[in-house]
Amino acid sequence: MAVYTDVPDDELAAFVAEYDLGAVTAFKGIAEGVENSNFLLRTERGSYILTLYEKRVRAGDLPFFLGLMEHLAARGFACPTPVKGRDGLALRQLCGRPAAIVTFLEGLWPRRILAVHCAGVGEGMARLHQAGEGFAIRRPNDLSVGGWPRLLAASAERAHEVRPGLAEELATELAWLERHWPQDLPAGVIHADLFPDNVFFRDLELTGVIDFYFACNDAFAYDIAICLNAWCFEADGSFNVTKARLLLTRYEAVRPLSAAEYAALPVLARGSALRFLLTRLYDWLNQPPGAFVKPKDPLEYLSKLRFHQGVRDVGAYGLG
Ligand SMILES: Nc1ncnc2c1ncn2[C@@H]1O[C@H](COP(=O)(O)OP(=O)(O)OP(=O)(O)O)[C@@H](O)[C@H]1O
Ligand SMILES: N[C@@H](CCO)C(=O)O
Repeated sequence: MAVYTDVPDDELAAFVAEYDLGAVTAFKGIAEGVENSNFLLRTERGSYILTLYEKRVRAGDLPFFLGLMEHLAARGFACPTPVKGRDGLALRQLCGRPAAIVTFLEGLWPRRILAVHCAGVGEGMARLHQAGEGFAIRRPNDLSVGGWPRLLAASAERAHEVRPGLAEELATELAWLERHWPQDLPAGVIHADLFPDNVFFRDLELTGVIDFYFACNDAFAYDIAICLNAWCFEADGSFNVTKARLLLTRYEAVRPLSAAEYAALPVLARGSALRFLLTRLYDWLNQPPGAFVKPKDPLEYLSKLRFHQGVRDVGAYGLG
């Protein structure tokens, strides 16, 4: 499970004493997620999530992530809100890691994705894009096309362990994407990891979004492309056009897309498939001992990538 750092009772008590939360009544590690160590923290005041930020999160980015959650929540978007200590600070240190407490969000992420969930995430994502307007801090997307050569180089030598010829296929794709990557699309704050396990529902209604630790400034349509990959493929690898159409039309009902955004979607979907393939490949080849994290399958994203390579226009995504 994703608990990389154990928190001894005395350190936890001293940490929580910095807040107006009363005494700790329950504390347990959460067996989900792969990036950070997450704990469910119950105190006399209620339920919270304590996160210790691990390897991939840069401490310098935390004011962006925490400030963004605060900004979105203040604009009515349902997401966790950082809890401040008596000193007014949300970010401090625990067990040698940057750490923060955020509010607990009700709901469950969908284990089996229905078309209605795709409609919900389409609308929710558009609202997120609107709510991000006016957020003062900026963070470039270091996991976009400019960051992929470094990611590929980090795995290329051993990629054949996952599939013969994989490094060569990915290098060819990367070169193509570098030539065709769209510029100047409408941009703002995007979530950049809006997978089903980061979107909570209750009675098929979206109740909120978590995990803003890849959020950044980039093209809105890139977030849509990430969601087409994460929400609209079935377990057998087939693409569900009905889900894609619902996701896109419900997005559009809130924030209409330009002709340039439509035209760019197939390229952005290829890029987003490559991005998750590369991070999964790296994690597959570099599993930390003792973290009990089950790495996600990189090849799931090779099959998605190949699907989008065959797409000519948004008709394949149920539009047009
Ligand atoms: N604010 C919250 N309210 C309720 N549950 C939460 C909250 N934040 C996290 N969780 C729980 O913790 C789990 C892991 O959280 P999160 O997705 O942020 O972890 P992560 O390590 O960043 O994972 P990944 O990036 O792989 O999705 C979630 O699936 C959810 O069960
Ligand atoms: N959502 C990512 C993992 C965590 O960011 C993936 O499925 O590869």
